[in-house]
Amino acid sequence: MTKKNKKCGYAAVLGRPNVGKSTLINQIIQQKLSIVSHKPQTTRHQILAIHTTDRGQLIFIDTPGIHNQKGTALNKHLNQTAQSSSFGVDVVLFLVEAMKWTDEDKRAAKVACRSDGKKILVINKVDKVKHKEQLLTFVQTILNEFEFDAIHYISALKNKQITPLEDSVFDYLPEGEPIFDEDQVSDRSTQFFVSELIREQLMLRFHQELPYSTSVSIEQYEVKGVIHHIHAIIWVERKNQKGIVIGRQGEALKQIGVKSRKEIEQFIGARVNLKLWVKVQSSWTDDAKAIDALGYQDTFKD
Ligand SMILES: Nc1nc2c(ncn2[C@@H]2O[C@H](COP(=O)(O)OP(=O)(O)OP(=O)(O)O)[C@@H](O)[C@H]2O)c(=O)[nH]1
Repeated sequence: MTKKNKKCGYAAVLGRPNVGKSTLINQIIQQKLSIVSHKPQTTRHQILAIHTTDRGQLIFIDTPGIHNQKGTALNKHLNQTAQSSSFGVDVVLFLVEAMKWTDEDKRAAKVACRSDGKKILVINKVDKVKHKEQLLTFVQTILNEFEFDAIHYISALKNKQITPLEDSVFDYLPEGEPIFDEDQVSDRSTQFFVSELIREQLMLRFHQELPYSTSVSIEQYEVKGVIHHIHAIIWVERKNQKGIVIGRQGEALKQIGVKSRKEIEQFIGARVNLKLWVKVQSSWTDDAKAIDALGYQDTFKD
């Protein structure tokens, strides 16, 4: 009996905002690496999520959703990041939401289909569809315009049909030795995830009031004994947003702090002492330099 050679390669996950890209990646790698909230465009960074199994290593590139809105430097940067990640990968997973095919989806599909990798059409949120036979006409509409190598119907949230999708991705990967250590799950630092976990709590609580431009930076990260001491700044654009985040007598910020601390403790598996500040940096989303300064310059496979 011959032993099967290991596989190793890159898969980009593309689709318009809110189709479930982060949920899918988190489900496959069984860890909360990419933040998920019901506000579109919660994902701002490319994250290499690394999934190592007996079959080999699958390296995911999560992308900010491709969208149509024009405008700020941050928006442009988000779109560029998403577009560049479809090149040089072995597989593209193009996600759509079942029964929703919008102009934004079309635009994202164009980017996905320009890739030279294998293309998988992933119909997500199938759990929301009552009459499953309607999916066939829905998919046909997409296939009239775009070509894919495979189609999968899944529910990322309910963990349905994820294994067959994963098998399909592995089939398309080239043979090769792992690039990252077996126990490495991301190329991002703990500090990065800490700031994302805080940002997730902000988005969950203030999704009506705060723009997705709200960002979090870690000012201090110190491990003393068994406790991780973390100081973080929440950057907002306007004074009134600062007031919202702090809340009456600091109540809102306190709750954000408690919830974030619990999430961070779960993520790093240690006790955390978290201190939060809120600062105003006016309209940095329109300032390309400020975007660089806050670390939104991602490079892919340099
Ligand atoms: N019902 C249902 N909801 C889902 C499913 N997958 C994701 N969602 C929800 O859809 C919303 C968006 O999911 P995300 O994973 O953040 O979507 P995304 O594509 O990464 O979004 P961006 O970061 O904005 O690009 C969340 O509220 C998820 O819980 C699914 O299979 N079924």
